[in-house]
Formats: sequence, structure tokens, C-alpha cells
Amino acid sequence: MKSTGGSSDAKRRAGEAAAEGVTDGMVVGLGTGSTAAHAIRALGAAVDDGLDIVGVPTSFASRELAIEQGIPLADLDEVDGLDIAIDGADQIVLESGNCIKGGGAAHAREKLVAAAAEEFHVVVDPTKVAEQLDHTVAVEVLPAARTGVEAAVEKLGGEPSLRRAANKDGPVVTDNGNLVVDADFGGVDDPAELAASLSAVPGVVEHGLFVSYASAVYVGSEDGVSETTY
Ligand SMILES: O=C(CO)[C@H](O)[C@H](O)COP(=O)(O)O
Repeated sequence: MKSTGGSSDAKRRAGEAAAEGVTDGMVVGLGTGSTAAHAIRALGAAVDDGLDIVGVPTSFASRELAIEQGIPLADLDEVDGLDIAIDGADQIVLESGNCIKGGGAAHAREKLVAAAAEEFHVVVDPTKVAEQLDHTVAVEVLPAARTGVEAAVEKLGGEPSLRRAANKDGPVVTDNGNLVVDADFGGVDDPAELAASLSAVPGVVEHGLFVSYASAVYVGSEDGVSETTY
């Protein structure tokens, strides 16, 4: 999976610590990104050793990795809720657990899975921790709604920018066939208000503001892991 910077040891420690909380019989949301991938690998090793779980992937990439790791899988609509979801973040405020996701353009399914889970555990390295959310907010939009959503983002005080593909001419297309507008709002004073405003824009499928979702955050570092619970 694509890495977004930060030490891979720190990411591994965070991912492995979160995976340790998974026990027999759990239905587990499998997040997307390089940090969540460490949790998926740790779960794969535990499944090899007899751990009995069902994983619900949040993206093409996490599904591919989970299959490679031999984790039994189900789609979201095949399970009656999840016990836990483990996922990364692009930025997080530890005081609240509010975070911004969507660096891998998977935030729509990630939010569905997080919302269906009893516990949402976020795994990050220290570069993701901030005092205030000021990362660009990924907004997944229906292709026909792009210009309207960009105008709405501007009205909300943000600067929109269509996410373009790295190895293809043209835009990033999500696993759901939509586009991503990255919206720069600078520092976000009221994440809940911005989240509600973005959700209300016609054509917005989902945005990357995760407000009041986290039940635990694992921050890996060079020499250990710190855990904050909510
Ligand atoms: O939200 C995400 C994907 O949509 C990722 O969890 C987020 O981008 C963090 O990725 P990484 O762990 O590679 O830094």
C-alpha cells in the first residue's frame, strides 16, 4: 500500500498494538493505508496461528492485502455490525480523537465501516498528531457534481482542488467510481459544523472529517506506542 511518510517502524508498532486487541469471534474492519496495512499483516499472522475472525475490508487495496494474508472476509452488508475497525488517519487531534482521513481516497467506505463498528481504533505515527485539524479534507463527489461541490467548498471558505492521478492522465477515480475534491480550509475551528456543512452539499458522497468516531488512538513511535481512549 502507498506510504504517506512517517517512520515505518512507528506505523508498524501502532498497527500491531491495535491488532493485539482483536480476539476470537470478532468481526473486524480493515482500514486502508500503510499504517492500517501493518495491522492487517499482524492479523494475518494471528489467523495463521488460529485466531478466528472475519474481516471487512474498506478498499480494493485492503481487500487484496487481506486475501494475501489469508484473513476470511465478508462484505459490510453480510455482517450484523462489527466489533472493531482499525484504520489510519492523515491527521488527528488527540484531545478529541477527531481526525481527517481520505489520503487513499477510501474514506467513504472507511466511514461506513467505522460507523458500523462498536469501536473505532485509529493507528498513526507521531507526524499525524496535531493541536488543530488543518489538513486538506478529501471530499468524494459524484462526477456530475464536481463543479457544484467546488463552488460550495469556496462558499464555506475552502480552496478546492481536484485530486489528480499520479500514474494516469486525469483525476483519481475512487473504488466507487467517483472523483475526489481536496478542500483546504486552513485551521478547522469547528470540525462538527464543517462536517455537517459538507455532508449537506448535493453531490457529496462522503468527506474525510471523522468527528466523534474514535474510541482509541494508538500512536507508534521509535520506542513504543501510546494509547489514548475516549
Ligand atoms: O484515510 C486513509 C485512506 O483513505 C488512510 O488511512 C490515511 O491516508 C493514512 O494513511 P497512511 O497510514 O498510509 O499514512
